[in-house]
Amino acid sequence: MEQTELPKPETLEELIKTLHKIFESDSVNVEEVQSIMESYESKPHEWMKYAKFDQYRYTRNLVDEGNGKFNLMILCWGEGHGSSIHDHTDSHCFLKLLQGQLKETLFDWPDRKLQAGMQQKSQQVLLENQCAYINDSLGLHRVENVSHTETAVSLHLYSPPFQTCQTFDQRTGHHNNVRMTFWSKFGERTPYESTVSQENN
Ligand SMILES: N[C@@H](CS(=O)O)C(=O)O
Ligand SMILES: [Fe+2]
Repeated sequence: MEQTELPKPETLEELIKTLHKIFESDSVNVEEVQSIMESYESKPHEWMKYAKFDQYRYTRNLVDEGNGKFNLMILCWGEGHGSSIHDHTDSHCFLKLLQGQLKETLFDWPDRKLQAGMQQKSQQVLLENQCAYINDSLGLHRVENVSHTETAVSLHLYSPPFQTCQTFDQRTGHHNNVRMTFWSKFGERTPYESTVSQENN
């Protein structure tokens, strides 16, 4: 079916409204979501209230629950922070840079029989405003802020939303199931009890 062109979102709020519209439909057009997310030009004052950093690891900050269809969140990466190799629990994952740069390394799923280490498949550096996409059929990834002097902030959309993922040991290919939690929700710091086991980093 022919798709009508969506206007470029001028603000984060407009982007969120457009995403709600797109996800009303049952079938997601990956290129459309990627291009709409890329077309939003990051303005720090619009997302500042969600950008909460931790000294030791990257934080996940919930921005919008997408009417149950998707989760939109802002991830804050301190200098040298990175995720472990992980999957995305059969969801779509869109990752847009709001500030700084992130290095994304792709891996194939490990072969259960081989019990061998995991070789990296490709690498790319994501620049401000770029939007990358991954799902489990494309493979696994690790994301890192390799800068020693700059922080990074990224906007992630996951559809459908998920709360657990698998992380992988690069040397053995062994995996663990981990629960993913939010450092803050809608700009408010999450109470301590629900943040104790954020282990994907
Ligand atoms: N998928 C990771 C972030 S990233 O490394 O893509 C998460 O949601 O925590
Ligand atoms: Fe990821």
